[in-house]
Formats: sequence, structure tokens, C-alpha cells
Amino acid sequence: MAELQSVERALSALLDDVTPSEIERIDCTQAAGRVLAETVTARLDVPPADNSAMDGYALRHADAGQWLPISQRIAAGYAPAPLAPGTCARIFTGGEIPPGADTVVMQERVDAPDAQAHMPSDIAQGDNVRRRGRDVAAGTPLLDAGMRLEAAALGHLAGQGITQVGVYRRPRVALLSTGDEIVEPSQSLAPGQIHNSNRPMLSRLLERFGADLVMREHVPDDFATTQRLMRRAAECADVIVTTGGVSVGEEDHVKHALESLGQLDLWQLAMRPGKPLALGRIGQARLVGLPGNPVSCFVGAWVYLRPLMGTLQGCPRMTTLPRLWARAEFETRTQARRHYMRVGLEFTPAGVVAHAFADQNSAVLSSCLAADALAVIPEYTTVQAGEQVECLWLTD
Ligand SMILES: Nc1nc2c(c(=O)[nH]1)N[C@H]1C(S)=C(S)[C@@H](COP(=O)(O)OP(=O)(O)OC[C@H]3O[C@@H](n4cnc5c(N)ncnc54)[C@H](O)[C@@H]3O)O[C@H]1N2
Ligand code: MOO
Repeated sequence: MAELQSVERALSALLDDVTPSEIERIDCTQAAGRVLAETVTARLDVPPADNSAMDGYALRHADAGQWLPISQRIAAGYAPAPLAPGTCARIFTGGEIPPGADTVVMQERVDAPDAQAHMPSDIAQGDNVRRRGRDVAAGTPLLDAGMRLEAAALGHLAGQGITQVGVYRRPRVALLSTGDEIVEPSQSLAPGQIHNSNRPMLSRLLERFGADLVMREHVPDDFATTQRLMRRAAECADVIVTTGGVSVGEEDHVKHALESLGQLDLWQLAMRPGKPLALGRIGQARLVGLPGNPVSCFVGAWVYLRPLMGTLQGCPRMTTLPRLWARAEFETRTQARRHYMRVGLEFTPAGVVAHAFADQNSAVLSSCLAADALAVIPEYTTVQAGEQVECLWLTD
């Protein structure tokens, strides 16, 4: 039997000479979830001028403790006039501080019976003034290359009046589902058949990882068709993901087709689930051959496809999953394969607790439903309930 390869070895074989795809300029309205390919420098101060943090009155701090005539009214959106000495200005949240004023008093603290207002004396200079450039100063770095553009980053870009950004092209992925027994969810099952549950599950995970799914095909269990569809996939995709057909059976054609078209880099891993996982390449395209069992696909996607998508998109954060320690609410024992157990995490005041779904068989997709993390149980280890286990947090 072939020697089992470590997950680390497989990851380095998979990622070693992978470089980020080309850069494209896109509209910010289309940029959610994309990976920034350039450092963005702020060109504007945010806020662009000193403004009020409260509805109230703007004054010179030197005039605190006095009755002051109200010389102007400043709503947000309008340019103020300079503040006449010895007066105050009615001002609203977001209104620009008039030249000459340096402090705002919230209206709840002000007695203003008619056109005059009494300012309290216990105020500090600068109170309730949001200074120009407090959030972002023009000329400073705003966003770093390699970050995924999510809500706050998109808000920051808009705050700068930026409408286009350079991002890495999304990796093109071909998803091939092998197996004569596999039928679409819309079809009813004949004896021996099962529905294709891996395809929608992997499609969703790949989309979360930033992939552009350019081909989805069912591949029957014959060598010539497997070879033909894999060749076609290599022509249109950066990454070919196959499911099933990588084990040792006579109907497992993926490895042979891969060897005939390109090269098999690595096969047979010391991990559970996912032992027969195959890695290789056809021309420029990478191939990740996931075992057919749904849990092997789910775990394989998090452990291999996420780092691959991250590397292709120039996003270092996606190449590893965040790790945390949790108290095991279960017992388990491993042999020669490292076990990636699906666990739900409970965040308690006393720490994080990991609950494992009772049936951890690789054909039992139910174990992934409430999985927040993969508890990584090393080879030849016994875990007792109450012990700490290291978990990989399943986050985009
Ligand atoms: N003699 C041996 N047999 C097996 C070994 C072994 O070492 N020696 N390894 C076992 C392990 S571990 C795994 S994992 C499986 C993986 O085999 P394959 O990758 O060739 O996958 P298939 O046989 O095609 O399918 C496995 C299982 O998953 C079901 N499946 C496949 N595709 C889908 C899909 N798209 N949606 C839902 N379910 C799917 C398929 O019907 C099978 O039940 O091999 C073991 N055998
Ligand atoms: O390696 Mo298989 O995925 O354990 O069942």
C-alpha cells in the first residue's frame, strides 16, 4: 500500500508555485468579497472639515459660562460663516464648525429662551468637535493589497469618492461530479442511484472562497468521458475540482485520466476524512480530486480549496484557518490518520466548548450541518472528555 502523505506536504505540493491571477479594474459596486490587488492611499481627509458631534451650540471656549447671542444656524450640508466674536451658533450633528469656534455644547445643557443661549462653564476646549481627518488623513494608507473587500472597506472607498479598484481576477473553477450513481436533485431515484449533494455544497463553499464556477458537469464512470471532460475543464479553468472516483476501485478513473493528460503530484493522505484525495495538474490548471463521500468533500474544501483560492487571489489571510483551543465534550481515538472532526462551538464564560456530532463517518453529511469548526485530532492520539483540542474555525 502506498505511504500516506501528510496534510502539510499536500498543502505545499498544492500551493508551491501558485501565483495570484491577473489584476482587473472593477467598479466598487461589484467589488464585495473581492481581493484588493493594490494599496489604496487616502486622497481626502475624512471628515473633510471640523464638525459637530452633537445637536447644540458652537462657541469659542473663552466665552464659556456666559449668555451669548445666537448669530447663525448651521445645519449639516451647509457652509458656515465665521463666528462673530462674543456670539454662539446653533449647530446640528454633522454641521461644520464655523471659523473662530472651537467647542460645542450639547443642547440639553444649554438654556436658550429666545435669541440668546447660556453656556455652561464646565466645558473643555474641543468638546464635541470631530476634527478634520480624525478618521482618515489624506496621504495615509487606507487599505492594504491582499485584503478582501467587505463592508467597512467598501464604506471607506466610498468615503474617499473612489469608484473603481484593482482586484485579482476570481479563480475560474470547473466542478466535475463523477459517478454513474449520481443524479440531479430534480430527478427521482432509480435503484442504485443517489442525488448529487456534493455539487451544491461545493459550489456554495467555492463561491464563499471567491471562485467563479465556469463549468459544472456530471462525469459517468468511464475512462474516455472522464478524460474528455477533464481536458475540456483544463482549457477553461484555473482549478479543476473532481468529486469521487479517486479511490482504488475499477470504476475510479480520475487518477488515470489525470496521469494521461498531465501529472499526479500526490495521492493518499494521512487524514480522515479524505484519504484518497489526489492532487495534480493538467497544463496550467490545478486539479484537486476530492473523494466522493460528502464529508470528505466538505473537509477537503476547507483544508485545500480555501488556501488554493486564497493564493490564486493574493489573499494571505485565506491560506490558513484561524485556530482556537476548545474543551472537548467527546472522547475519541485516532490511528495513522489525523482526524478532522466536525464540531459545533459553544462560547461560555468559562471558555469554548466543542461538541462533536455523534456519527463522524465520512458519508454522514449531517455531521457538517452544525459544524463551526474542525477539531484536529493528531495521529495516534486518545482524547478524553474535558481535554483541550485544537480547532480550525470555519470562516471565510
Ligand atoms: N478498497 C478500498 N476501498 C475504499 C478505500 C480504500 O482505501 N480501499 N477508501 C475509502 C475511502 S476512505 C473513501 S473516502 C472512498 C472514496 O472513494 P472515491 O473517491 O473513489 O469516491 P466514490 O467511490 O466515487 O464515492 C464514495 C461515496 O460517495 C458517494 N458520492 C460520490 N459522489 C457523490 C456526490 N456528488 N454526491 C453525493 N454522494 C456522492 C458515492 O456514491 C459513494 O458512496 O473510498 C473508500 N473505498
Ligand atoms: O478518507 Mo474517506 O474520506 O475517510 O471516508
